[in-house]
Amino acid sequence: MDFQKIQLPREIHTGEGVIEETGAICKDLRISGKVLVVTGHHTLKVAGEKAIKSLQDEGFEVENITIEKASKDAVIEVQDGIGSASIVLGVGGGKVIDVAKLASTRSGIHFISVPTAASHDGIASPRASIKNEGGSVSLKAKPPLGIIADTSIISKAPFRLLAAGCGDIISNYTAILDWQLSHRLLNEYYSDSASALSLMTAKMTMKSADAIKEGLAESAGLVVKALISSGIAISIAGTSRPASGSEHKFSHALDIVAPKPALHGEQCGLGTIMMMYLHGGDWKFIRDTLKTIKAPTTAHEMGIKPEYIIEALTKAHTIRKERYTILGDRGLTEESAEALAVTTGVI
Ligand SMILES: NC(=O)C1=CN([C@@H]2O[C@H](COP(=O)(O)OP(=O)(O)OC[C@H]3O[C@@H](n4cnc5c(N)ncnc54)[C@H](OP(=O)(O)O)[C@@H]3O)[C@@H](O)[C@H]2O)C=CC1
Ligand SMILES: O=C(CO)COP(=O)(O)O
Ligand SMILES: [Zn+2]
Repeated sequence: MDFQKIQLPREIHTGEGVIEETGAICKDLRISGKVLVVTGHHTLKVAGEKAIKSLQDEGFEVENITIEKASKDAVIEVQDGIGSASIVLGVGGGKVIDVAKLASTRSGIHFISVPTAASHDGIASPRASIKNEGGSVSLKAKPPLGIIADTSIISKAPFRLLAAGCGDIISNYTAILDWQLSHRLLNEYYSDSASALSLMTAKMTMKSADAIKEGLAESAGLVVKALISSGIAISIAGTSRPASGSEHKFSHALDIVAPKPALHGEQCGLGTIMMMYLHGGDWKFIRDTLKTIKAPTTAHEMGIKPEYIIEALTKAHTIRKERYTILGDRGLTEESAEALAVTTGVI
């Protein structure tokens, strides 16, 4: 018998000031005892302290660990810090959420995702990207029990993070094309429902591109809900396929070759322009939509030298080889990589 299990978040709370309800939400979820709050250095100040106070006001004992990187060591540090805690809260960007998610999964306890930026679709996903010497690995984890997304906090985060989140969402277009290609060529498992949710999320968000503005809680709400929806598509698929294809391989390769990579979502957005060109699709629509959102569409705007873009393009097919995409098994030659980046205006 071929059983399939889909695990999804139980409660999703969004809105301005909802972080003040953290303690009450945890009580409602029947959580008791000690809570471990994982934050980054910035996110402790902008959100972590508010979440901690709300938990303490409701009588929870709270401990805090601040991490710097989404590394194996950080995961071990959080696992060691869990002790008798009954739940882990990850209050921060993608790296904090990934570390808190994986450490809680490995310790067999629940996790609540408290995003401080709408910059990535790991907010609700059952995956954790952990960096090591050779790049990053995407590991299976439990999806969060709950999500508390305070749109007031998210709207005050640097706008670059929100624009990056839109890049992670627009990636769904090429990710789905890659998945369909692999399904047709290699009979890879494919989920119509996960694919439909992922595409609908990308289409609805891009239709609202004009409304995505700096400092607005409504814009933050729109993007964070789309990112949650993308994460749910990943849960339904049981793989990151609906939200990660050749454009993500390019971003992962750039993380390895560029001395100072840009944000995950920014790199994925740029990758989507180029991979859509390779798919023969409307790459100009992708570029123009990213421009409307004020997300970077060139290497220069991302602060990355052209040679790293070309190198990442030639290496992208070597990342997660089992995931077949438009890059094929042989990838791009240096000449075709350069031509691709020049034609699409990326370099
Ligand atoms: N698991 C999954 O399915 C997915 C995982 N990812 C992963 O997520 C990561 C990318 O996430 P991203 O959020 O872009 O990067 P980071 O988590 O590295 O955050 C970027 C920076 O933004 C800061 N920050 C976050 N929120 C605020 C705020 N409200 N105000 C001020 N500063 C803030 C962080 O501060 P601080 O220093 O405090 O942390 C950090 O310095 C990558 O590691 C990527 O691989 C991406 C997509 C999916
Ligand atoms: O970033 C992701 C989806 O947006 C996760 O993708 P990976 O599985 O490639 O790490
Ligand atoms: Zn991504």
